[in-house]
Amino acid sequence: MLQVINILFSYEKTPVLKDISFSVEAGEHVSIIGESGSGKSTLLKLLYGELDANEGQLFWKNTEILGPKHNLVVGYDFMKYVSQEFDLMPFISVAENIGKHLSNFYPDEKQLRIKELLEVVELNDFAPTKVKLLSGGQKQRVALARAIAKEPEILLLDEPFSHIDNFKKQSLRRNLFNYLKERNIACIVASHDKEDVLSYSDKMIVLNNHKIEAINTPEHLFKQPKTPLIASFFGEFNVIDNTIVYAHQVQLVEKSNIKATVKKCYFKGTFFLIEAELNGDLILFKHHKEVEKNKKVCLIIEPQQS
Ligand SMILES: Nc1ncnc2c1ncn2[C@@H]1O[C@H](COP(=O)(O)OP(=O)(O)OP(=O)(O)O)[C@@H](O)[C@H]1O
Repeated sequence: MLQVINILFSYEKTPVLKDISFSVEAGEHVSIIGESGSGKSTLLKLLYGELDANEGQLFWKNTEILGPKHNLVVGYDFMKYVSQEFDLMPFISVAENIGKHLSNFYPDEKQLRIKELLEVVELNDFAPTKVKLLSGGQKQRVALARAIAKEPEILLLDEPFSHIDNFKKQSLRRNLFNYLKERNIACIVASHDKEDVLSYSDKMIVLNNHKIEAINTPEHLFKQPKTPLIASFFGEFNVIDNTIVYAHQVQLVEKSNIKATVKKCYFKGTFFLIEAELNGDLILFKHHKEVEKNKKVCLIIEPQQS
């Protein structure tokens, strides 16, 4: 189990992280979300022992995680970290990079393991390709495979799919997170993308204003977003009478007392996002077809499903 106890950290004078406490069970998947600059990467670096906390302690089981002030070599065998930089060896092949830390003692087993990992990140066809010839997204997949090669007990991922195109992203997420769950590997993911979180995280940590604003399941935070920041992570929303109302809760109907005037329509694939004026404010709602500009419409607000 990972225990994060009252961490305080600053690069310079102003703290980047304050009063950070949470725990992660073996095999549990946790995501860290927050605006750009809220300290997600910094928190991962502290968890990895790449930075020294000013105050507080970190433990994985009974081992205290210590930063560079106390450790000559950063990192621990039970933990792997994939940063936004990847840190690969450009002049050797994809397969060699993935197998870099695997023992050469059983070469057949090593080759089988590399093949299995290539399948997880869907890079089988690139096994002999030199890493310097790969795209950013392909490099990111090599870094992910290399991080899980020796099956860490806990994996730290910083925006793990940020360079990967939408075609690949969906299947890669399923492959990777299912692989980690099957092997009971705990995982902490810093992400801006709700798709990384909703289906795969057991728990979500929201960072705001240097602190933890909320910790709960993605389902709970989605259904009961306490702040606009939390709601904005999940989608378009309105604040009506001090209540957060997602765009999907507002419905266009034949008759109602809520009357608005349509201002803009945005095509979103399976629906249109419509911006309308309601009592001098703008309101967003979803509708299955386009609605012409300046049309007067009637709306109802559905309660959020519990
Ligand atoms: N090496 C550094 N020295 C000084 N300040 C830093 C350093 N690295 C990050 N910071 C500052 O610390 C704060 C948190 O940065 P961090 O990279 O952890 O945020 P983040 O939430 O991961 O952002 P993003 O989502 O954009 O990756 C920011 O204000 C950033 O400018």
